[in-house]
Amino acid sequence: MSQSLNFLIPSSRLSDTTVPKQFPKPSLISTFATRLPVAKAHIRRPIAAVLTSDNGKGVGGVVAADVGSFEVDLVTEAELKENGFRSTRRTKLVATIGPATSGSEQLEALAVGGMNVARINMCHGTREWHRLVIERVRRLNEEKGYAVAVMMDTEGSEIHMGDLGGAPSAKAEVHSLYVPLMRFALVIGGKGVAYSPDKLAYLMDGEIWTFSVRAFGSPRPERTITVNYDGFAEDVKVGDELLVDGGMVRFEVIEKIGPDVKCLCTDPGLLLPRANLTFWRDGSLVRERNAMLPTVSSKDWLDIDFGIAEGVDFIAISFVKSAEVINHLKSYIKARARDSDISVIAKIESIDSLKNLEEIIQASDGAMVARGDLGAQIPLEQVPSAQQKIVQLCRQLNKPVIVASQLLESMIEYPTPTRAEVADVSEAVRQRADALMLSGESAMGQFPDKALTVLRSVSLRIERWWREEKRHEAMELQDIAASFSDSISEEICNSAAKMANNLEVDALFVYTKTGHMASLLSRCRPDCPIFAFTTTTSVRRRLNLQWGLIPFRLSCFSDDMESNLNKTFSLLKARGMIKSGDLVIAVSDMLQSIQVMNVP
Ligand SMILES: Nc1ncnc2c1ncn2[C@@H]1O[C@H](COP(=O)(O)OP(=O)(O)OP(=O)(O)O)[C@@H](O)[C@H]1O
Ligand SMILES: CC(=O)C(=O)O
Ligand SMILES: [K+]
Ligand SMILES: [Mg+2]
Repeated sequence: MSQSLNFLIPSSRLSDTTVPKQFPKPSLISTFATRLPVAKAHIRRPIAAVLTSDNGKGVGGVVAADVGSFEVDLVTEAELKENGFRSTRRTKLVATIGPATSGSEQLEALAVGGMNVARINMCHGTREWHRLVIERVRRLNEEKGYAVAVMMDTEGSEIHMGDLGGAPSAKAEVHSLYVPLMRFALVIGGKGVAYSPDKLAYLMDGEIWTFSVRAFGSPRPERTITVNYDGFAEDVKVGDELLVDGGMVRFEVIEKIGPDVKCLCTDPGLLLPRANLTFWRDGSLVRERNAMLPTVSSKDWLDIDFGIAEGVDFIAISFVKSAEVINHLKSYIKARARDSDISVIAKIESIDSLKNLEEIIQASDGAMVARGDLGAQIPLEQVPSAQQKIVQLCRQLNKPVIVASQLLESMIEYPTPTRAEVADVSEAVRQRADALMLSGESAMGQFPDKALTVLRSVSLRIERWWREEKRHEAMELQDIAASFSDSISEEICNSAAKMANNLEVDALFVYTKTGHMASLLSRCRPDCPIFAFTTTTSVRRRLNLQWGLIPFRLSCFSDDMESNLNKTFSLLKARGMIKSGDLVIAVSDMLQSIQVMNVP
């Protein structure tokens, strides 16, 4: 049986760019109260007729030969078959690829483990190395049927240290962290991508190091670190506190000699190459001329060209300060690659990005809560509330959001997470962020697969728990549509998601050309999974980052919903991914309707 609710709007109305006064946007309740009587006249039952005809012929003249084909990734297919709709994972997983995971076998292990997006960080490694990683991911997708998207993360131009060159390593007084990292460095040693032991330094209390903006030949003077920011020596003052990676190592500035700044190590720890530097005066972060540094450096522009040429799916921009840079980059991408479909993700990791949060997120295609650098710029105790705010704002504005950094930091060294880390992951899942990200855990840790497994199992468990308890706070979603036609789509999705929860349907189906209707459904965070059917590979990969969406690529679909449904039901049934009797709600961006039906 099928029932449908159609919105019969003259097509001239759909092209309106503004919401006209005579068509007030109905609230969820009034959609049903005022529109249902109109729609009732159009309740149809043709789907059942189409789908119960066993000879493959439907009322729309759809025959079996016209069924076409679809692509869904191997891992999702296996999960659906094994556990059914209800228990598919809604939270998406991003893994940073580094020396520990760049081989095809390791990449495949991550794909099997549920990695939806592979992230490459242009702070590290060479372009050739990254190209190889992208090629391997693409090959796995093509040959083995995965659908892993690729995200390129720019370096950004905040202040950081250079490579450590010939920095001495303090092998005698090893810190507990030093041993596994050393071992790892020895195992993975390779050009440009890995740290060799002499490129790590463990600092001792009371040591004096020189931070310099000079360029050195090799060998570099002992205990010297280069800084990428020319204004550094001028901007710091004697007495300032210098923090490496938000406090992993601390120094006090004791003397300035031209381009060199002598610093006393006050809090010892491990120095990693290219670590981020911040300096503090009287307890506040100092942002002198570095606040004027461009968000996208000249090296970043070359990396962006590289990303466009390699056809990455997402470009994440580090240290975004305003919406302007996002708009600039988006027009640059459009001009460089007309038919490219690259999403721009704004990394929220600076004070400026928090100040201009709404306009930045509005301009972007998604955001990342980059807690590593964010925690070096604002007091640590403010990071959790900033995270919650960013996650909620992204959902309001319908942009996917990734929670990143130190989720399972201890798993760089140990095979199990701390209980506190599990609680942190749970909180991000409970906030219903679109995605969680692994950094060092997968890039250079000893247990990348195990870390991914922890993210997957914690996500599944917490999602189920909150669904069963029905304790998710219902978020009042603001209207975001820019046109009348968009308003209809938004209302349809809000209503369909609500119906799906109330009727406890097994799945929502959405047929979407651009992915927009799929993301509007995802924004509602319904109890059931959302099967998103699209015809483009790039849209399908992009949807991989969004909460609850299971993206499928159909070889084709038409404006005729009955034929689409007919086709998909046969394909999914043939693959054992749905069965007769499953209750489904379908919407599409071709036809403004909501259809409720049992799979015949
Ligand atoms: N391509 C790579 N080659 C070598 N090491 C890498 C690579 N990618 C990541 N790493 C290692 O993994 C660590 C964590 O990765 P991540 O991408 O979070 O970088 P990050 O430098 O800490 O921060 P950010 O994301 O702010 O640039 C890095 O500090 C580095 O040690
Ligand atoms: C991911 C990132 O850039 C950070 O946490 O700083
Ligand atoms: K980066
Ligand atoms: Mg960062």
